[in-house]
Amino acid sequence: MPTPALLALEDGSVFHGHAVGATGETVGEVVFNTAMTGYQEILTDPSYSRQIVTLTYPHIGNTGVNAEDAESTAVHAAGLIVRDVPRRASNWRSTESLPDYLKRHGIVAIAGIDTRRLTRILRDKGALSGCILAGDHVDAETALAKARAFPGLNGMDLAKVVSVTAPYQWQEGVYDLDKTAFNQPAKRFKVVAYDFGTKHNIFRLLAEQGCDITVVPAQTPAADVLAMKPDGVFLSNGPGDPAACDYAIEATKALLEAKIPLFGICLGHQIMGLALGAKTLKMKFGHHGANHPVKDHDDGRVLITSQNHGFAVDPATLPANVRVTHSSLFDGSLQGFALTDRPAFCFQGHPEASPGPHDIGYLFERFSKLMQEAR
Ligand SMILES: NC(=O)CC[C@H](N)C(=O)O
Repeated sequence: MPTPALLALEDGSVFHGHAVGATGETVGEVVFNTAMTGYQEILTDPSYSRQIVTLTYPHIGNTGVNAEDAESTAVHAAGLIVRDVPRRASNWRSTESLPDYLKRHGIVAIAGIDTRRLTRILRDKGALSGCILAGDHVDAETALAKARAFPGLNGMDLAKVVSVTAPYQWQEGVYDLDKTAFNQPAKRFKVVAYDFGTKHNIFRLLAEQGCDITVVPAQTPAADVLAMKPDGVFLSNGPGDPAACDYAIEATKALLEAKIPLFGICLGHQIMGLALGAKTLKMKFGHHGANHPVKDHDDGRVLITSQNHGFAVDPATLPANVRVTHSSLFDGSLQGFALTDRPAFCFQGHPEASPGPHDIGYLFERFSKLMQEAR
């Protein structure tokens, strides 16, 4: 007999299913991700901290899990909701099944529910607070009360919570496409990377561009970073509300002032916007998937991109020295901008993919060109 589990949303919806991870309880903001692959990268993306993820693709776990696909050293998603986990995982790289992995990391997860109905609720009402209870004696009233007690992500500063506590040097090179060998490209640039909850593939792709990367904690003052005399500074992705990260906004203001080459991804893009005096807003249900079309305004190309954000920079609030470089073709929202008087640019989606397509990987090259030109 499978262990019972239930999911309750703050709007009163209750779904009954069975446990496929740890037993116990979890609360968070429930979001849907439409990627068909990459469940392990999603679970280990620190940007999902305090979020319970439901995957719209119905069969999750088919290829098991392996050590190389983790995007950080922990599982950060607060919980997982899926339609169905196949009884057997099969892939030459698999070392463990998804349920065993979830149990080992203490992640509460539910399967056997109608994830299409759940996604329609989230699409109509927007992201909702939710609670999963998994165990032999779960009840809907308790789950509802716990879901309603979760305050939502507005105002929540999580970047400093998931960040490293001390600086370190990134050692890994970059995998070849088949993930059979590591390449260690020659180091051409000294880069300091702010860890707001970064994904490892970002550092691998920076390393591919010849970056020697020193990773620093989220609250590192800009003066300490500039004292390291880097060729460029990277602002990472990360969880929570960007407007709550006052330390990062202050540091980015100083880095912009210093005219050092700057590249921001996702939360890093939002922080750059805030440092320039723009405003961020909470989106209805955000962008979470691996097939989002984005337009590059420089050449008109449409790029298929990986996305994971629930906040966005309001383009109407950007100052005059900003040029919009990318927009979402789903809803017209801002996807990227560059400064006209500083060597700084950023992107809202995930050019490092993992999971997702590589269309917009050229941004890593753009950063190395910027550092080259600034010399
Ligand atoms: N992936 C990210 O960096 C997410 C940024 C921010 N936490 C958001 O939800 O919009």
